Amino acid sequence: MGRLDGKVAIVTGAAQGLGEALVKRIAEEGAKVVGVDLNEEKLKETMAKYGEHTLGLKLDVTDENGWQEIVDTTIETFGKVDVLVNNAAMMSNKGVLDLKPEEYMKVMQVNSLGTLLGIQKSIPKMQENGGGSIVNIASIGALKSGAADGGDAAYSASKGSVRALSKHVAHNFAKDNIRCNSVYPGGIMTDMLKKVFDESPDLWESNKAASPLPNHIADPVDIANGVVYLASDDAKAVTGTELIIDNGNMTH
Ligand SMILES: NC(=O)C1=CN([C@@H]2O[C@H](COP(=O)(O)OP(=O)(O)OC[C@H]3O[C@@H](n4cnc5c(N)ncnc54)[C@H](O)[C@@H]3O)[C@@H](O)[C@H]2O)C=CC1
Ligand SMILES: CC(=O)C(C)=O
Repeated sequence: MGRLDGKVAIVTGAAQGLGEALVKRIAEEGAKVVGVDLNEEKLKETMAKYGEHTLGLKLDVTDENGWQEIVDTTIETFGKVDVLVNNAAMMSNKGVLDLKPEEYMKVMQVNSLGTLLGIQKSIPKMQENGGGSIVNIASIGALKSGAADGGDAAYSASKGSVRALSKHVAHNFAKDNIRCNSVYPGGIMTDMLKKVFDESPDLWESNKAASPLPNHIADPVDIANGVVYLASDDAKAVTGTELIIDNGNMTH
């Protein structure tokens, strides 16, 4: 018995990194998974590894019409939407004084608006279906400065908005049995973090020192396991919660 047997999930940013781990773990737990990403070629390669009950579709998460098509195709293919994981994101790698308005807006569009659009298009289908579970991937960058996000002002602000949006949705849609929770990873060993460390090598040591558990940097599966819990009926009484998975970074 899988913890997500019979469920249908949409995962954004599914081509690589944490998104790939999410597809793998959610499929292993018995759900059918629609993985979406901007990078179509990589997405097809990734989804092909996880079996016949998965589907890879190209989507720019900032595209409202594209989102509607994804939700409609999910319903046509698998019959419903039980779980939405908003995982796709980007960084600007710029601090406050260097950031141009258009760079700020781009990060906000992908990380914040992309999350809102997924929620807007999925909720009506979840309401028709008697409920659902939304999990939004934020970052400890939403909770503290000086985390491994390298002082990326737009990224931190965008993840702060994901935190607030998650609470808002949790409060307003609990009556429909729709749960909405957010997850706060510290460093995860993916391309996103490798780029941060390449650009600022000192951050490797400081992030290690700031994350006291022996692994220091999480494996993608460490985060995916938390998402599986929140997506599943094991968490049927959990909404509006903020799950930190950061090797202890937020303990100080
Ligand atoms: N890697 C880390 O240390 C941490 C990552 N996170 C969060 O975890 C999530 C996953 O990040 P990683 O796997 O590390 O990043 P990644 O950069 O390896 O993967 C991000 C994926 O999102 C896709 N994507 C980007 N913009 C998109 C768009 N407009 N539409 C559709 N897809 C798009 C990319 O093509 C890529 O496949 C993100 O929300 C990130 O903010 C949070 C804390 C730490
Ligand atoms: C990339 C990010 O969100 C980190 C490492 O906090």
